[in-house]
Amino acid sequence: MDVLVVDHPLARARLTTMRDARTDNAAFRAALHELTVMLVYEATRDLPVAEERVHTPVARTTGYRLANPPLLVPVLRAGLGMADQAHKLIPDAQMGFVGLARDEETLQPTPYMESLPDSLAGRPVFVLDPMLATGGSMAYTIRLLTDRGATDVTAICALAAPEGIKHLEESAHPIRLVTASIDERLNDSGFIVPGLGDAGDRQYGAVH
Ligand SMILES: O=P(O)(O)OC[C@H]1O[C@H](OP(=O)(O)OP(=O)(O)O)[C@H](O)[C@@H]1O
Ligand SMILES: O=c1cc[nH]c(=O)[nH]1
Ligand SMILES: [Mg+2]
Repeated sequence: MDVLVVDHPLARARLTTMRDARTDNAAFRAALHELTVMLVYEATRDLPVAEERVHTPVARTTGYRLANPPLLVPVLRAGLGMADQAHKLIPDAQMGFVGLARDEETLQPTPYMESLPDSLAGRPVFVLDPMLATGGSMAYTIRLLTDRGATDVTAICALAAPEGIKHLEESAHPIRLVTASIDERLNDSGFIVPGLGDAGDRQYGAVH
């Protein structure tokens, strides 16, 4: 699997704010927004462009736009905190939604929402979720996408655990990962160490 770690100093600084247990919900959301811009910027670096003529106030020249904008798919809840920023960078992208909650005992994803185009053949997809822990939620989401014909999927995650990367590699789906950090490991509760805690709770407050 192709893994890109965006370890730019500004990305590291935003991630540090997110990791800090003293960071409140509003500051956490702000740091995730800014980190998302950096991750999406790098994730789009090699996308094909189409040329178009543009008239500047001075002359005609060649302009560029994304030839085939990706479908953006935030995984609720935590991925919602990446959706608007990704959309601002790629305004002509369509957006789909997947809602998953990880069972705290089994660590398996429990689906509660799915809103995706019927066919994804020939369409690149960017899945937005800050956390890749066991990889169960991402693997579930990728299966929904490949079942619809997607063959070009990029997972964009603030943090990834080695266990989650291994899970995705073993699933043999066509996928690329863009992340700001590969952390050490998972703890016995399935949380990323050192991590940042529960990315949904840190943005929106605890539900349990
Ligand atoms: O790799 P995994 O072990 O599957 O864990 C990762 C998932 O856990 C978090 O969501 P959570 O289930 O906590 O839901 P939330 O976004 O509503 O908090 C996170 O946003 C991922 O979707
Ligand atoms: O550390 C973790 C693991 C899964 N989900 C989170 O939000 N945080
Ligand atoms: Mg959560």
